[in-house]
Amino acid sequence: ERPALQKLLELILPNLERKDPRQFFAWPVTDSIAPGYSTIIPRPMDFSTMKQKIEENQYKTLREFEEDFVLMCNNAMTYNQPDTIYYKAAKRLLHAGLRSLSAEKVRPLVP
Ligand SMILES: NC(=O)c1ccc2nc(N)sc2c1
Repeated sequence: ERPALQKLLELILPNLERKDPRQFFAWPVTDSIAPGYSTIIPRPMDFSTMKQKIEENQYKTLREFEEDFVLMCNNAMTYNQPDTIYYKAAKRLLHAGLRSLSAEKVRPLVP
């Protein structure tokens, strides 16, 4: 059965993914593309994992979903140096994503 929150998150997720056109956040970061990643980042997160959590109904509140989004962006700003395209993309994504999540059209849809 598809609870209301799950349906809402399925609508919100693509809007956030569109803010990552270079798909730096689409899939889990591997140690082969990012040396030492798994030792530096204790809690990895990416959009594909968020989608799986939606489908498995693992999010009980919008806040939990938002926390994974923030975690994903902060991980990139932890691992990558500030002068990298990954850090800059994460910072931009974080701000644009939080702005759309707090927009009036989304907030009232969740109790
Ligand atoms: N999300 C990230 O932190 C991320 C994504 C892609 C990528 N590719 C590299 N060569 S380092 C790197 C880091």
